[in-house]
Amino acid sequence: MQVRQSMHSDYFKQLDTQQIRDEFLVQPVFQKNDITLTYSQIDRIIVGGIHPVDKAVELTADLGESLGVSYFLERRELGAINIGGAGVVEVDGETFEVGSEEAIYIGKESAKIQFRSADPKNPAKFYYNCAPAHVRHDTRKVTLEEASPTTLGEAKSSNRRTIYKYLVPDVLPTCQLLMGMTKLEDGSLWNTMPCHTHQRRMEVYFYFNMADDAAVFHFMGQPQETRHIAVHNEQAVISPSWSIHSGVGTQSYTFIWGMVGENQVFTDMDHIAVPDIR
Ligand SMILES: O=C[C@H](O)[C@@H](O)CC(=O)C(=O)O
Ligand SMILES: [Zn+2]
Repeated sequence: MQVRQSMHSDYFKQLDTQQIRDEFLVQPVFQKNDITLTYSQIDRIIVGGIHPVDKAVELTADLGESLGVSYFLERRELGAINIGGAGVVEVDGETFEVGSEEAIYIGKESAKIQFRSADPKNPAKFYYNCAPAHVRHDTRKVTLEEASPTTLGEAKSSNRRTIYKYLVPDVLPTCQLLMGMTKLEDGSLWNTMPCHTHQRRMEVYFYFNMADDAAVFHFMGQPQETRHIAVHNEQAVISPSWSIHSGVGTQSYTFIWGMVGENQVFTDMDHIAVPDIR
């Protein structure tokens, strides 16, 4: 498990490209028949990928030393969205079929959790976010059709896109985790512009469905002090509360966002007018 410390925005201004990447870029997310884990001390989110190909992958970590518990979700909740082929998730003996673009929420106190692929030739890829939790909510699957959609933006500003909200209070209760996926229309390359910050939540963006020779220039930093980080396929970026999070692709892409913090009202954002960005 990799551990990332929290950071003050004044310190962030001094970082060079490599330092920004070391602190905020999460990669690789997927490794064959394995789980990857990055633990951010910002709201204690854990971010990673679970990629079972020809054997089952268990949700596990160095529990005693890294998490201080006897099983992973003893004091946590987890959300995962499958961006690969058909997958199967087993939670304490109950089986959930989680297909492409479907999500699963796994409640606190779920003890034995295994992920499998239905077909090793088209393996599942579960991108997950995991957060501290204090109440157990029911484990359930959420389909793309059930995810509450919002379409925003316009073709002329190259930001026409639909935000599918899988794990939000309108769909199901969670302790703090919010998760969804944003799909851009053909020719639209900007996400989250005009941009925002949210004092009451941190966020992680995970970019995928990208060509090998494509990049997303992801902008971060305080609105008046921005930097960029070049992100390639299946990589994630951590965004502290003081940071904007917005990107533009050299080619098409899709992304998953996940938020952790104290307020679950999706629209609780501090919007920044484009002329105010520096
Ligand atoms: O706080 C909310 C998140 O940044 C995303 O939902 C924004 C997003 O998907 C978009 O504008 O495309
Ligand atoms: Zn946001």
